[in-house]
Amino acid sequence: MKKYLENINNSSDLKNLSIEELSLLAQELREFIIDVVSVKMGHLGASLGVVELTIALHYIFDTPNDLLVWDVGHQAYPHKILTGRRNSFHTNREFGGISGFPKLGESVFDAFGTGHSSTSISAALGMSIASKLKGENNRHHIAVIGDASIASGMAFEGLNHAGVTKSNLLIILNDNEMGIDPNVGALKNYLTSVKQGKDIHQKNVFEAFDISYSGPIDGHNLNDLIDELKRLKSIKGPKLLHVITRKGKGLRKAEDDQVTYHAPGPFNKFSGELIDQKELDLAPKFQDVFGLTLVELAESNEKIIGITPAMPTGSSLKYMIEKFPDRAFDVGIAEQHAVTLAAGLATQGMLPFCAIYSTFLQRAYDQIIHDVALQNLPVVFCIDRAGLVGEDGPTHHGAFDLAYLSCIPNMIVFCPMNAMELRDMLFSVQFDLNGPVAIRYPRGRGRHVDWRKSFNRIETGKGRLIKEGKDLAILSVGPLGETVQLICKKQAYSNVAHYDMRFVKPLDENLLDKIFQTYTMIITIEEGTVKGGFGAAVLAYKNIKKADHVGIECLGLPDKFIEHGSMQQLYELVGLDQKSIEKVIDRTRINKNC
Ligand SMILES: Cc1ncc(C[n+]2csc(CCOP(=O)(O)OP(=O)(O)O)c2C)c(N)n1
Ligand SMILES: CC(=O)[C@@H](O)[C@H](O)COP(=O)(O)O
Ligand SMILES: [Mg+2]
Repeated sequence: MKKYLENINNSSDLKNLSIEELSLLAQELREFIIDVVSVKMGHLGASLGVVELTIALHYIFDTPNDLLVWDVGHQAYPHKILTGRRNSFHTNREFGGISGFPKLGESVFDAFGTGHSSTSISAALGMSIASKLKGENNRHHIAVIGDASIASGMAFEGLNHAGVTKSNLLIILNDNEMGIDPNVGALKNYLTSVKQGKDIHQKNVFEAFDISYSGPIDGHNLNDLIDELKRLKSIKGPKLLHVITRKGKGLRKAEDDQVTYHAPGPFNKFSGELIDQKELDLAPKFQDVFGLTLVELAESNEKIIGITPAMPTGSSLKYMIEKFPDRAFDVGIAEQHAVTLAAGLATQGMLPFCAIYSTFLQRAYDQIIHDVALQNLPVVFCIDRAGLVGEDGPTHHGAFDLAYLSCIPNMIVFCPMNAMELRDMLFSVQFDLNGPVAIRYPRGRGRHVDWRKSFNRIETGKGRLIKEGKDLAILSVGPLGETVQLICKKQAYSNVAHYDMRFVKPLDENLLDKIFQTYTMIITIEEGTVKGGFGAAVLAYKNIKKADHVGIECLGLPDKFIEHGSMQQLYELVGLDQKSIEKVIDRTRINKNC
């Protein structure tokens, strides 16, 4: 029986509770999060770490009139539960359910949509400037940002601006010394010195930005938090409160293994023990195929360097960091720096492999163009989580990389159909690479991997015929080709030809010429936005060749943001599941009378 939690329907209900009652509420809130996340999954550790902080913020401030922005937003479960979403929390991250991140429109308490890191200071500063211009002088604007996220360039841009405004902005630095993996970098070392009370012989770094600093205080002590927030509420201008918390607080296993419990699978809610996912027979994840293959290649090629912006575990670059710590770098949440660092290395004859999730690479677009492609530098972009990612939803789907990369001069864009092709391409880029190449692969697992099979060189810009046919040709890029293979194995589709085109750029024009000569109907399939993607490139080529007799239907992600949900639900939503593809083939054949 959750006596206190059940009576909180929104943040104003907190105001009547005593500090002792708030502390009991904190206990109930933790139990509730553990109950639900142990079964439904999602981000655990960060939310457990901010239970007291969330209660204190909603207790002291007048939300939603005061505006509260959660950086990344993966720690916002207590906020969601206390602001009217307790009863829908069991639908968290499910198709049609609430989002795993704060989302404008989901609740008036979600002042800003997040998912990508380090945006909170800029967003809250923008809100505070708007309030001032509108004469709303008593409104408070609060950004809660983690120690890993504040080290990102974007957060520093926000601090740099905030310091010269008189804006009523409160930044809460939630310092748990962790990103998803242990936090890294000089700022992390600095914050550790501050917490240890070391005399660091200089002005506090935030005060140097003209932002008044207070703390560090214990972020699990409600009394301290409430006293300090009350004090800060009456202080005008930009200010930063440094709060120390423990990621995973309240669940022993989550405190002890903070990396795993950042977003664990299902677990026993009492012991915290992970529930066996029976993974023994499964093929390896694409990320592991990348990470382990890179180590294999780096053993015989000293020029190979690995780079990840804060995702050593998620990208599996951790294997190279373990094996070659001098040649593999976790640079923190710093996608822009990661790309230009790679460019710098490449100018000196190194071969950098920059492992970045598709969605986070968006942040480094200018660096890709200006620092890498324009100078035609051999940087290998290993783009993970390309395509739909499932429950994280629209902030995290890798929907756009095919479109945003293939329009850049000098860029080669390769989509392996399976893990063996991923291995072969990682191997192949070591030879004769004169410019940048992007290799994009999805979240999750492929099919079987034969680690003993020797590498094959993949020729740039060459597609391959998988199966001959008569009626029509399907041209796929990436792992959706495996779905097409399954379809083509069915008797009803034995006349359908299948080509794995492999490269979105350069297109295999010779192969396309042959296909245009042989087929009057083509279906292109890609797991990326259809606007500006592979299908669009094939259509453009058809127009150049004036192949008017050929009809082309392009399947891919539609021109809208795709919600969160399971992969199967999302494939059905966008028409990329096996049945929907079969229907398109059937319809096309009826139209063509074949
Ligand atoms: C631009 C961007 N890069 C990478 C990520 C992936 N990511 C999500 S949470 C996280 C770590 C955040 O650490 P911190 O800000 O300290 O918050 P904590 O989880 O410790 O509460 C990372 C790297 C992201 N969300 N956005
Ligand atoms: C909040 C965030 O950005 C990450 O935790 C992200 O959810 C990780 O995604 P993967 O589970 O695909 O590594
Ligand atoms: Mg942290």
